Amino acid sequence: MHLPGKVIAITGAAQGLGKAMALYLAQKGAHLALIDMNAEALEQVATACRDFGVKAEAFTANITVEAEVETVFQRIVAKLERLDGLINNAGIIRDGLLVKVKDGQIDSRLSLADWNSVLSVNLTGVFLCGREAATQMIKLGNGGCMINISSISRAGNIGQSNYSATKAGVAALATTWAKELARYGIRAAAIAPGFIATDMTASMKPEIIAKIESGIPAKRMGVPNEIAQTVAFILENDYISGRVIEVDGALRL
Ligand SMILES: NC(=O)C1=CN([C@@H]2O[C@H](COP(=O)(O)OP(=O)(O)OC[C@H]3O[C@@H](n4cnc5c(N)ncnc54)[C@H](O)[C@@H]3O)[C@@H](O)[C@H]2O)C=CC1
Ligand SMILES: CC(C)c1ccc(C(=O)O)c(O)c1O
Repeated sequence: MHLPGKVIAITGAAQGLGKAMALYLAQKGAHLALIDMNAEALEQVATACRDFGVKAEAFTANITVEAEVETVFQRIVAKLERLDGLINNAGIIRDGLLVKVKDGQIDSRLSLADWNSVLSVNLTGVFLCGREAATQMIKLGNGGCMINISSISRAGNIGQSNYSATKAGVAALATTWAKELARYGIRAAAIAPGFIATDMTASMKPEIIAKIESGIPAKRMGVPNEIAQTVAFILENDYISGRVIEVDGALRL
């Protein structure tokens, strides 16, 4: 895919990795449809993208709500007249052990609420956005590319029953969509990042950061632009489909 002039939708674009992807793709000349629940921060990202001379529109929506997702993708095509890519990036974490034992007694259990909220955003939200994006791409007839942001936690990680299940799920969705949608010229892939330094990690205690980094073979966290670069690489390379690219400084769980 030649990015200048193409329209790429990004969920969770108001901050963190989604914001970095938006700015990186704007520099490459792509027009952007930015989706998030945080309207104020999202508009600031859209403004920053426009500074690169591209079109960038903010669409406030909760990706777990079917009607909102349907409407947003209709509005994207109405406003920007194309849809060439979707980055399914929005995700949340609600970590906890399945069953926590303290002093030989059951202390706590992963709540159904925490299970459901993570599944709702990280898996159902990805399904809904993927389905609506594919629908619009097929109607427009120009093909396209969908990228799901997974995590190295997809292999299974202590304290992340809910999160790991969703990140394995979105990797499987990318493979499934690649097979189902190839006939329409639509590719699908996933990225599994390791620890990436964001505003959230910047507020962590230095000793916690040092402990995490000492366990990474590369001896540092990744930076958001390294994930954005991988997004652009997948979008631009028309023979990548159905695969998960790990970007983790060699930290495979
Ligand atoms: N930061 C990291 O080290 C890693 C992040 N990831 C994945 O990368 C993605 C982005 O992560 P970060 O940028 O760190 O997260 P973040 O928490 O900084 O940003 C997530 C964005 O998604 C939005 N969002 C959350 N729920 C939403 C919903 N229901 N509807 C619409 N928007 C919603 C939030 O408002 C926020 O702007 C996530 O899927 C995460 O699981 C994967 C591996 C490592
Ligand atoms: C355990 C993995 C690498 C991880 C770490 C941190 C975050 C985050 O802060 O959002 C993730 O989403 C992860 O997948």
